Amino acid sequence: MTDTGVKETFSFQTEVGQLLDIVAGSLYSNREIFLRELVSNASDACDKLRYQALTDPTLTDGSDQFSVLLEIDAKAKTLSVSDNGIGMNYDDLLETLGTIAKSGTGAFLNALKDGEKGEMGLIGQFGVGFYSAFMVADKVDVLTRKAGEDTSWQWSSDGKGEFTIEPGDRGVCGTTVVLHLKKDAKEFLEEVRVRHIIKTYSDHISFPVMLGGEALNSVSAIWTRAPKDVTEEQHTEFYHHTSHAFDKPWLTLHSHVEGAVSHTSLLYVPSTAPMDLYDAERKSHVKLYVNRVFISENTKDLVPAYLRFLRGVVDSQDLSLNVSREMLQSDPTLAKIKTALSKKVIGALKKKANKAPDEYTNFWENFGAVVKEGLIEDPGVRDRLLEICRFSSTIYGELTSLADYVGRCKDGQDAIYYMAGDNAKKISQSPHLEGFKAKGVEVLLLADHVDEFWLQHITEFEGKTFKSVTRGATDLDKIGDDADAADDKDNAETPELDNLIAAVKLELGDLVKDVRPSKRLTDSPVCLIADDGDMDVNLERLLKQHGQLTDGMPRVLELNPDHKVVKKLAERAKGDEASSDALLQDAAHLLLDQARISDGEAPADPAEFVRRLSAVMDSAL
Ligand SMILES: Nc1ncnc2c1ncn2[C@@H]1O[C@H](COP(=O)(O)OP(=O)(O)OP(=O)(O)O)[C@@H](O)[C@H]1O
Repeated sequence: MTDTGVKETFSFQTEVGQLLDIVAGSLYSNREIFLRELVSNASDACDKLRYQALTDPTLTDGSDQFSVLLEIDAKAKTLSVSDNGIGMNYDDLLETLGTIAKSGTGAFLNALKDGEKGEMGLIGQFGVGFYSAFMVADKVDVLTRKAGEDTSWQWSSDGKGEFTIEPGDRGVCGTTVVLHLKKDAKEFLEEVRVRHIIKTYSDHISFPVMLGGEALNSVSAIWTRAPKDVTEEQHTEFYHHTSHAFDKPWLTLHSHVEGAVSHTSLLYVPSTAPMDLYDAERKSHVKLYVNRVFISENTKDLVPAYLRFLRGVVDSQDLSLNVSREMLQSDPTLAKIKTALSKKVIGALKKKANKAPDEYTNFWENFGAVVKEGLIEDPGVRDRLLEICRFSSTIYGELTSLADYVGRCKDGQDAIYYMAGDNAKKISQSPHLEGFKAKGVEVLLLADHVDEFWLQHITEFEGKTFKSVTRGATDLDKIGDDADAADDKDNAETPELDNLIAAVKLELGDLVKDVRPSKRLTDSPVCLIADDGDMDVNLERLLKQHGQLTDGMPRVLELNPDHKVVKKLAERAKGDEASSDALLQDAAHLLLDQARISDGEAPADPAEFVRRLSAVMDSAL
């Protein structure tokens, strides 16, 4: 983009226009949060410049005295927020103050779409960044100069659809936001009021926030304070500032570690899932500081990807300040911090899981699928992670741990049974579970995609192997008190069924791998299973969905010998003409299609399915 050197007028992006209409046209109680947003931006700008000055000290003329300056001009009725941070150039202004690129604002608009338009409390909850200035100002000027550049700029807008950019005359780098206060916002010209707002929302800012020659905040980075000296409110405000989120932290972990690698960490587990949780980049959002100097927001290898929901900061003086962000990432000291942090977080989660299971359930619903990625990625913490994993199950009403599942295992049960699929409710209604339910054998219902993948790496827990109920023989007869009786039943001859099985096999040919009597069905006539050693049904489905597999392998069709339809078909299959019995032939295909449908699949050939169904109905009616 180029600049012309004269005043230019631009229109706001449509979404910004909508947002400004809402922001400017409404009255609500907590509009004071505009100051939190502007001070937060000013502090971020100082952090950014301090980092860049590490490699180019000329940017700040060697000074590291950063501050945020508030000025009240009662006569002009303006309140201004200045910083000597990174500043913005022409392109930055155009890109950032005219569009919506920021998480807070996007979340706010989404929430408005879903909920009540009149719910103005939402603004306080989400924060809308810079644009919140228009809650109190009918005109906003931004005077800014980017560090290392010669030109300065003035951005101005009355928040009514357009903004202008023209060359400015700011001598030093940084930004001043001047708010021309609305008639009904004169309270923000009062020092006492402003002082109170800063104390309430911005005390954690690590640069001095000055008004009338005096710092209004504590000016010590919150994480450097003793954990007992930080209140819950201060944590919440800092969490909002550092994570750009507006929920409350569910768990706060604040500690100073001295030793081989000294570091301080202040980590938060959010109470709601951040929107980028499942983004392909799986970015970490814990900020890295070296000796209180901000280094990077998304340092790879500071926290593992399976803990990417964490927010907060890590500060260590044992890392070198003089290396680039990229080099830091392969620093062995960083790797040690990462290991220590992972163990600390997992330990804290375990404690919570034991002490506050209800809260933990909520955590698990938000982040469990992410935590389970660690089972695949970090063999070093696998056992610890398995302890904090929770699962839905067919018997236990709430989420269960593996240890508790094992504690409830029946006599003779040497496997942890599970069924994987798209969602727990759908899985819980699957025919594959009938025999297990009838015998009271608990089955874990695994509904996250990641489940199929960690199960490739972990085969047992406390000596019991993980076994899918949709794969191989069930072993159900060996479990429970009636194990011996079941053995007898098992050995009983079923000659009629043998004929039917032979007829169905002949008719279905390559469409199935085998046809067998089932021990896992009680109510349904049929189901499809993966043979021992074959890929599990759900894994195959997932791979197909992701284009990594085109053709599935043929499955084993199981028939329920006790089902009315199967019995009648068996009766019919006794005769010599079974192989040329059109109804039996149609029925064989219909049984296969039924099994597919109950797995959530389409019939193999929908047109043939309809024809066969009509033929069978016709002969029945
Ligand atoms: N004082 C400032 N100095 C330098 N850049 C600024 C300043 N204020 C705003 N900006 C730029 O404008 C962008 C938009 O700011 P805005 O407050 O709307 O969103 P944000 O702070 O990035 O995110 P969020 O609103 O989610 O907290 C910032 O990301 C930053 O690039």
